[in-house]
Parts: sequence; C-alpha cells; structure tokens
Amino acid sequence: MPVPVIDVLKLPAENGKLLSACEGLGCFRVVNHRIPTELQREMKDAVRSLFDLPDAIKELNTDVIAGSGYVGPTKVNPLYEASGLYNAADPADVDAFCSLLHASSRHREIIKTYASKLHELIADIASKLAESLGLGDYSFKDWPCQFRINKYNFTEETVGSSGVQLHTDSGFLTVLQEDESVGGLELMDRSGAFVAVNPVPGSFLVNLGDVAKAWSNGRVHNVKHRVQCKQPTPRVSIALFLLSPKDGKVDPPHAFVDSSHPRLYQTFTYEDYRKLRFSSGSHAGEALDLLTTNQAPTVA
Ligand SMILES: O=C(O)CCC(=O)C(=O)O
Ligand SMILES: [Fe+2]
Repeated sequence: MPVPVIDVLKLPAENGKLLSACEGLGCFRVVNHRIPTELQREMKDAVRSLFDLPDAIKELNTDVIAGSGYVGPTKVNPLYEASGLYNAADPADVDAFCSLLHASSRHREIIKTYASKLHELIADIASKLAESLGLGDYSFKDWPCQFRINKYNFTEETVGSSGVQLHTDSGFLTVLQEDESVGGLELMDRSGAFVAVNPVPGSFLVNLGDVAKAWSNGRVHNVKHRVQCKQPTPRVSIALFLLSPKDGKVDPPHAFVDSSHPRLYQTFTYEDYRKLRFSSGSHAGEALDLLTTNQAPTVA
C-alpha cells in the first residue's frame, strides 16, 4: 500500500482521503504545506552540525521528560542517537536548547524559525484531522510539541541491521522531515507487512500515535514503524511530536462516544502512559490494551 499523499491546499474538499489515510495506514505524506524547501535544507545542515559536536557537549542536553534530551547509542539501538527539546511551541525551550549546544547565531535563527513554523504546521494538520472526523474548530495550539533530531550512524558494516526498533509513537501526531536521500523507514500495514517508505524531498511524513488512537476512541490507527539500515550512509531525520492535551489528560471528545461507539479506553495522562510503556516494555502500542475500559484502572 503506497503512502497516501495529502495536498493541504485541497482540504477540506479531500477530507475523505485524509480520514481514510488516518483510519487505514495511520500515515500520510503532506505536500503544499507552505514550509520553504530552503528552510528544510538549512535546518538539515544545522542538525548535522549539532550531531558533530563532541559527546560532552551533546550530553549537556538532559531530559525534561523521558527521551526529550540527548540519547546516545544503546544496546537495543546501537546505531541511533537523538537529541531534542520538550516543547517546540515554547520559544524559551528552543532558546535554551540552542544555548546549551552553543548554536551559532545563524543556526539559532534557523532552528527558531523552523520550530515555530513546524509547530504551526503540526497544529494545523491536527485541526484538519479533527475536522475530517467531524470536529470543526478544534485547536491543538496549546498541546506540548516535542522536537527531536535523529541520526543513524550507518556504515558498510551495518547494512542489513536495525536503525531503530519497531515502535509506535506514543503521542498524538508526528511530523517527520525525512533524510532527503537515505531511506530505511518501514511502516507496518494493517496486514502486518512492512512497507518501505521512499523519501520525497520537500514533503513531510505524518504518522499517528497511541494518544490519537485513544483520543479518537479507536477510530484512527497508530502505525507501527521501524528504521532499517539499507545504505552505508549516515541518515538524519527531524521530528515534531504533538503529544497530548496541555493538562496531559487523554479523553475522547463527546462526539466520538455514543451507544454504538462505547468508550474504549480509560482516561489517562500522557505522563502515566509513558511510564506504563516503559515499565511494561511495550513500545509498539500494546500498553494501550492495558487501559481499555473493561479492566481495573492501571494508572491513576
Ligand atoms: O527517522 C525516521 O525516519 C523515523 C524516526 C522515528 O520513528 C521517531 O523519531 O519516532
Ligand atoms: Fe517513530
């Protein structure tokens, strides 16, 4: 199944196409998103230089929530490193990240512009998704929005091995700027087969996470995905994750619950859900099954 392409300028006329992408694969590509290609290119250059910093500097970026700061290679993902910040919607967070990593004034300007424009884009895509589900005027602007840069240290020796293990994203919605030339991302389709995603420079890839599945009362799909090393070339990607409502509480809007669509999941907070994912060792959405309404409450 190819990844559906959503032309932002054709919404809301093509809401049906957006909805079936969310209900089916749980992933789509956006074009005509108004983010300048030049900014995407400049941001990629800035990100590459942040990864070239000495480890001692990269490690100064400690977590605000689990996984928001620098993550070096681990046993499970030995080729992968990442860095980021908790909330791209907060200019102070973006500034603090740039200061910690001694970003040049040029890089600071690029990173700040990118974070602000991408935050606007992700909130806009989320509102369009809500609209396609029948909720007009639903704003996601105050939802925290994690920002992460990913690097995969791929070489001749690592071709065929895993870049990042199979997972779902735990939040609501992810917007990804792929590496423009190095592929390796694979989505799992509804039959359980892996679909390789070939990069399309200039576009963004959007995928839905666990919070989207719970918030939509099971309507949209939290796509499982992984990164494989297929080429002996380092790979860099940039992700924004719209996480959960500002107060952290995940509840479906009333419009999604009625007698023919009984409520599927208990109310939970994003923070508790992240803890449950870690403590249960389930990174591919299985932790949601522990929160269905037909069991005793697992999280407060
Ligand atoms: O690098 C990629 O293509 C995917 C990254 C990813 O899945 C993530 O950051 O959650
Ligand atoms: Fe992911």
